[in-house]
Amino acid sequence: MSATGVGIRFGSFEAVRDISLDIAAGEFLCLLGPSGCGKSTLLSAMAGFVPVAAGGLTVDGAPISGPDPDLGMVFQSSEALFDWMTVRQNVAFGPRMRGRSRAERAELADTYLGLVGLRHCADRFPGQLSGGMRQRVQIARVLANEPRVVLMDEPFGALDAQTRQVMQDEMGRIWRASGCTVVFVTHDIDEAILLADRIAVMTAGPAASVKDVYPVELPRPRDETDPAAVELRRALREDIGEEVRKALRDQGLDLDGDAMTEETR
Ligand SMILES: Nc1ncnc2c1ncn2[C@@H]1O[C@H](COP(=O)(O)OP(=O)(O)OP(=O)(O)O)[C@@H](O)[C@H]1O
Repeated sequence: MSATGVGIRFGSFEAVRDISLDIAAGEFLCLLGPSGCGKSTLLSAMAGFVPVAAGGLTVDGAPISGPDPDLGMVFQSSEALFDWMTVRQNVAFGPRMRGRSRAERAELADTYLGLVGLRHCADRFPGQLSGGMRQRVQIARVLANEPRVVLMDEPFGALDAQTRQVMQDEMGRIWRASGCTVVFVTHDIDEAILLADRIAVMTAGPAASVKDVYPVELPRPRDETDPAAVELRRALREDIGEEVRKALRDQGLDLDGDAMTEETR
């Protein structure tokens, strides 16, 4: 997945400007940045949901011109699931739309429900599952399309702290098993350090761009107490804190002391 000089506008509002990123096949890239900077907007453009006003986005050299099963999107809210379908039917939906046979659909659903640890819930309905389980179903449903790129917009943002931690651990395993390229939006620095190969930090909007890209050269599974992780966390906090302060100043706030939000702390 490549972004070259990408600019995105909503009418006269310039949300992002001149974003260039090369994401290698199989890479896990986290997009981190102050609230409202344009992370979701960039991700939506990568999914083909939002058109770019300048530059271009490609996957394996082919331009992204609209939604495509090769570009799977996992949303923060599991409301994206079809409540009237069983878990198995939800996961088999994409393959069904693409004309896969009944046997292939059953196998895909079985494989990906197994990967997210939910084979035993295949006949339940989404409403009968916990928030964490519903997010697993969303991930399985996207993976069942066997996409090249999985785009995740704060997928664990609505989960309680314990479930979130389990899902973060599981995500690393699922990503390695699927071999997909992942672009993962988060405002959680620790989550990014735990998961990413590289972390792209965005500037505060409007006209947000990529400020810095940090490689995460830490062995997996990651140890948050590793001195290199502690140092990276400090550097990211400082980088994002600067952007948050800038955004607040632009909004006319007079800042005395630390203006970081709870989210970026
Ligand atoms: N459909 C839209 N129409 C107009 N403006 C929009 C639209 N979608 C997003 N924006 C604006 O674009 C900017 C970036 O929003 P976006 O949701 O991408 O930020 P974000 O970094 O994902 O924020 P958060 O971390 O709070 O989710 C914001 O100023 C937002 O108000």
